Amino acid sequence: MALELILKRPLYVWLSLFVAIPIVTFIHDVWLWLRMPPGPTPLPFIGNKNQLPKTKPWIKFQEWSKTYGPIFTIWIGRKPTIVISDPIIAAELMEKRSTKYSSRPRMVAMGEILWDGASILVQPYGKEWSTRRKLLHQALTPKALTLYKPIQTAEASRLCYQLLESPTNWEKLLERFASSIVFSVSYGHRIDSLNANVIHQRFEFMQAAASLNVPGKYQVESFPILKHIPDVLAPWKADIKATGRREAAANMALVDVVRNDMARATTRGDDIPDSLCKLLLEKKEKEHIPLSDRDFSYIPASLFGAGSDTTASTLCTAFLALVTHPEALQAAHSELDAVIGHDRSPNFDDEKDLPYLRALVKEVLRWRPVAVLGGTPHASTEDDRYKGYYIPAGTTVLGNSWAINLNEEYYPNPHHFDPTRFLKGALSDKSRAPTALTGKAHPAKAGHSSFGWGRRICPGAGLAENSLVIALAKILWAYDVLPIKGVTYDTFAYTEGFNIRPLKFECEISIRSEAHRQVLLDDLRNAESVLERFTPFGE
Ligand code: HEM
Repeated sequence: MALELILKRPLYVWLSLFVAIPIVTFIHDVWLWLRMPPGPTPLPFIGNKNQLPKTKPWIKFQEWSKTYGPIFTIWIGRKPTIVISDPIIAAELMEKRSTKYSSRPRMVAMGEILWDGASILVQPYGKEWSTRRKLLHQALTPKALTLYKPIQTAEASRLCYQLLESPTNWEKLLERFASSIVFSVSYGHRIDSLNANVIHQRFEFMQAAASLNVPGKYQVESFPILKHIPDVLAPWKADIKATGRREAAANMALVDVVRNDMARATTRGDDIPDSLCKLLLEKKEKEHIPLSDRDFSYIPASLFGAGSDTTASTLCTAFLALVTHPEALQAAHSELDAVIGHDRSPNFDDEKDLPYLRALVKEVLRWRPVAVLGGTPHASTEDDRYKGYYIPAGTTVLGNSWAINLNEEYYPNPHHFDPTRFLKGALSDKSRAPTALTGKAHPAKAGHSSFGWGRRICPGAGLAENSLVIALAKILWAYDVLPIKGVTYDTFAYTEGFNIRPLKFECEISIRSEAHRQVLLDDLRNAESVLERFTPFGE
């Protein structure tokens, strides 16, 4: 009856509505544009879509920050994204006001159809997310991190030995090192070769997820209601779900590997290593964990996507920094020679006595932040006001780590790789009396923004830093990492994507002396006893 009445309206009513709805929407949008932080002028309904760069958006965003200020708005269609280029503003919003800025933008194809809400990376802020986050934290506390140090040390020793044998293959060796640590920490099994089946499987899943995250590819991102279409009428959705089921089955099979290991440890007294999955399974036996087996299996599985490529790419950046800034290599050698000598290689106990090395790790993370746009974006969940600007709930928030870490107000001469910026004296000078020479103090203790912010800050930061410290300590102690004569290196030649890595380059990695070589051989022998506890995943 009501429908009949509506349909019987004269044509002029329909025509007026047809004109009025876009006009009212447009006025509403302009009103919002004027109240939000300024940015490049958007067009009605499409926003800044046509102005967005096809490649390396972080560079364009950095340029726009010089025109529109350290917090500006871009519009993807009618959806606002604020982009932040200053560490203090990033901390004020995403840390001090973290109750409002800790969600993720809705990613329907990836987060809801593929993963069915199981993966912490894209989960909205709320109970489901905090359950997973707390579990991850418990397995990554400073105390838990000490459990993983022996395998990190052993893998670093093996990496150094492999560099002796195959120095030109350094990039693949760094990748194997990072993957093996992530798998050993997650499941107590190492990766001996990048041809291991689990590695192929993980790459397949990561590529499948990345292929869903292409703006404009799926209408469901603009019209989420489409996710309710039955699978038979939406083959695209059935395909995504099938991949999701394969990934879930693979994740659960990995948990079963650890469950079986633990059962053998109980029945046969097998000595199995501590791992994040084992710690969580032990916890699950003692107390109720409100997650299905499928959802539980995504917790250890999330480590590979989040922690392997990021760590390997950061090590590649360290090599690029060293070949282009030989004075940093020399300074690291001087410190290592003075503190460690030539009769043994450094280990975690030496870290406290190696301030330059610790500063070098921080500078690598700052200089070319791997998660160049802050990893996965944040999203706000409540309306807010900041410096007189209105920021509505549902705004996407991008911390442009590139612009923040290379902001000359905080890091004078920002593209110069200079670990001394992070030495104690330099940091206290900055905090006491900032000048154009020292730059302003960064608000976070880390001194850079490469691990993100607030409640969503990278939970694996401590683990990643330990991997970087031990790998770089041993490599720099043992090797010269040098430019190849006649080659020009471009420190801006990086890949595209969410995580960046230097484009392929060659360098010369040569052992510093026969004494160093002998120590590496001894180290490998000592590492074997640790490595053999972590049975490798097969090819
Ligand atoms: C150099 C290495 C790494 C870098 C630069 C890095 C950086 C980041 C960044 C920028 C974020 C987003 C933070 C935010 O939203 O504010 C993030 C999130 C995350 N990282 Fe890392 N990460 C690294 C290694 C790791 C490792 C080794 C692990 C595993 C233990 C890990 C696990 C995670 C997880 C699970 C999240 C999602 C957290 C959430 O959404 O609540 N990351 N990481």
